[in-house]
Amino acid sequence: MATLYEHAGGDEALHRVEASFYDKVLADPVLKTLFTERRPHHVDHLTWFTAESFGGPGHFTEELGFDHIIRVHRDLEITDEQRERFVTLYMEAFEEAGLLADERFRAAVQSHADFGARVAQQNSHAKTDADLHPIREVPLWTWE
Ligand code: HEM
Repeated sequence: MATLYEHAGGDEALHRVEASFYDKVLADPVLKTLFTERRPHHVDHLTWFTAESFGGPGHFTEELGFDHIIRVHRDLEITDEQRERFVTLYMEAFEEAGLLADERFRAAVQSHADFGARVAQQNSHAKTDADLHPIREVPLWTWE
């Protein structure tokens, strides 16, 4: 069976989805206090993360290391409303790219985003390292 990465259409398709997702995030009133400016590497790094988690190449771990994703979310103090909006926009971007027709793929993307957003939220409130979510490597996601 194809990996989620292959099913999505590889780097090119994921990069397109993440670029449209980031446009939505930057324009969103609930998220604008967190995403205050367009960061040049956001889309590439988010694409690397998603590709790796979906069974594609390991660029995120190789080039940045998992600590990067912990660091970028620390102290953001993400609210439930912001976490939920992030997931809604993430699903919208995949939907608009025509990638959610397959129910099992939809379920996998949804659980990937729900899980990742909860980890980011927990880490965003961590006062000490002991408060961080215990995950320390890019999780390999697969078909539900
Ligand atoms: C599946 C869940 C998530 C993933 C995979 C993810 C991934 C990333 C990555 C890779 C970066 C760094 C980009 C860079 O190096 O330039 C980043 C930054 C950031 N993330 Fe997340 N994130 C997730 C969830 C969230 C959530 C739920 C929020 C808030 C609602 C959030 C807010 C931010 C902010 C504010 C930044 C820094 C600003 C920016 O790069 O534009 N993230 N995230």
